[in-house]
Amino acid sequence: MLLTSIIQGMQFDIVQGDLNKDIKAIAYDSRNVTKDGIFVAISGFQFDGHAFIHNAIKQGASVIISEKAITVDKGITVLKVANSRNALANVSSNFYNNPTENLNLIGITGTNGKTSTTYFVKSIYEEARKSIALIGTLGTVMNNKVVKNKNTTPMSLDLQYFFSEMVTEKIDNCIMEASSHAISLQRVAYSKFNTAIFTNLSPDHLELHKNMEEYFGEKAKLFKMTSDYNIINADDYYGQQLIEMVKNDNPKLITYGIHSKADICATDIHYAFDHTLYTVNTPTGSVRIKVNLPGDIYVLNSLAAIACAYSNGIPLELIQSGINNIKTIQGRFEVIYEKDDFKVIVDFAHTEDALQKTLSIMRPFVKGKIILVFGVYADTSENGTEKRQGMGRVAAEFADFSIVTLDNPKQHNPSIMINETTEAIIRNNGDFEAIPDREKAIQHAIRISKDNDMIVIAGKGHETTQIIGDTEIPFNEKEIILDALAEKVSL
Ligand SMILES: CC(=O)N[C@H]1[C@@H](OP(=O)(O)OP(=O)(O)OC[C@H]2O[C@@H](n3ccc(=O)[nH]c3=O)[C@H](O)[C@@H]2O)O[C@H](CO)[C@@H](O)[C@@H]1O[C@H](C)C(=O)N[C@@H](C)C(=O)N[C@H](CCC(=O)O)C(=O)O
Ligand SMILES: Nc1ncnc2c1ncn2[C@@H]1O[C@H](COP(=O)(O)OP(=O)(O)OP(=O)(O)O)[C@@H](O)[C@H]1O
Repeated sequence: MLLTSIIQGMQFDIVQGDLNKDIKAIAYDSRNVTKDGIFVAISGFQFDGHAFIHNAIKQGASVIISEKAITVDKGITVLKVANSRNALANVSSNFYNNPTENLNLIGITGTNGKTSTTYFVKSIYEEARKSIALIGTLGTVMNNKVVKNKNTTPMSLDLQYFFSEMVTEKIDNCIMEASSHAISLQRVAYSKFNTAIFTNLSPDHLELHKNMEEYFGEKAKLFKMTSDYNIINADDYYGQQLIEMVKNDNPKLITYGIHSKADICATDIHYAFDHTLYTVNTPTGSVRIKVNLPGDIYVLNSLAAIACAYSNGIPLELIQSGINNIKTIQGRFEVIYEKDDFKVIVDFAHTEDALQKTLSIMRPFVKGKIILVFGVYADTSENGTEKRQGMGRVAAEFADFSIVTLDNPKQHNPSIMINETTEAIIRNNGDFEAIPDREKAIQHAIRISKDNDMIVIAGKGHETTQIIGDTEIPFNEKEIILDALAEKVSL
């Protein structure tokens, strides 16, 4: 494709070189540059992409898009831009022929509940025989093939590639998680969203966003990128703020909720350990829904999916069976073992709000004790300390006994991570033990458990690795649990 076509819409200064070049590929990582490619240099959190420009040229780059002044051979075209991440999204969309113009693109954002909602949406669309792809934490799913993603929301270049594959494969719809990082770091820029869904907002990722207002501001941007529908949780405090912000915009506002007045709402809710029954009420009718996951959080997540399918014209009886078809979601309230009242559950709760809600949902179904195994994944900044204190408080108040361990400690000091959490448990009169080695922590929980107890292993959910320092080591909680249970039985 000609460079002039690829840079359509981009604001830039020509530093040097020719714009009439044929371009074969784009890369934002020097190691992936190929002959006649564009290299977009990004100033990152860990590295400065500008430091790799000479490597990129050696690999075959004929065009450099840069935020900084650089000196390179005269034959190389250099375009200077204000924001390389935005420029990358712009050229990637053009390079792949603006694929989102040919997709019904649904974006979902919020602190918790995105992954399960995407799976509900996908299942309803499949029930309605509509082709749909999914992009999110569990990977990119297209025609039942799953590709693992490095991030919940991939980089713009990779994202636009996936979209173009969907168009090639004649997939009409795509449901994707749009994380606040992705919105903030321009990964979803130049994607045309038909619908956006907001689940909820509670403290998380404050290492990037600094405070809740900034975090909310990033999420809110998605709702200014839509053409058709903005679907918002009316029960959420920030959801209400978002409703005020977009209620007079062109895209139709659809609200959902349990407790607040909403377009799509749930009534007559009956709770069980392994499912919830409720009536969903829409402007044109009601139907009974069975969601095979427990508690209000999955009522809300399924309502979000229903609101999306309903506004896109899918009949209620297909919505009903679509939701019921989801039996489990990897790492989301996943029952790994149960025998009568004894249960071992793995859940991805990794925020204060998610942990509190998950433990509260379980309480009515526990005859013995709730034994919680958890760590807190957050850096050692002030915001990280707050997260550890918050999750420590929740553990003290909502579990009977906690085993505090590590959750992807990366390069952070394990003692600080453990101590700040246990201090909060002590302050809130909780009962605990600290075992930094996560495998030993899980084994210990199983060893000390009694017949009526529920063991909850929170934080890693579907993940199968643990990141310690710079090393990612295999870590399969399911296997560890089953081995520990087998050992306990044989003792
Ligand atoms: C903080 C953050 O978001 N970092 C993301 C970001 O990294 P970065 O831009 O800082 O990149 P960097 O590693 O400093 O490198 C800078 C540039 O130099 C380039 N480079 C580097 C080395 C080299 O030899 N040559 C070269 O060209 C890199 O490709 C890059 O373009 O861009 C990378 C893609 O290139 C992401 O993979 C990386 O995500 C890291 C792994 C991460 O942990 N991100 C998390 C915080 C995140 O994004 N999470 C959200 C939310 C999840 C949720 O829902 O809770 C997500 O969407 O996943
Ligand atoms: N609506 C909700 N409100 C609060 N907590 C929730 C909600 N839905 C799910 N959770 C909790 O959050 C955890 C993560 O859920 P889910 O994976 O759906 O969220 P997510 O938004 O995709 O998170 P991430 O982007 O980090 O993967 C669940 O395991 C559960 O403990």
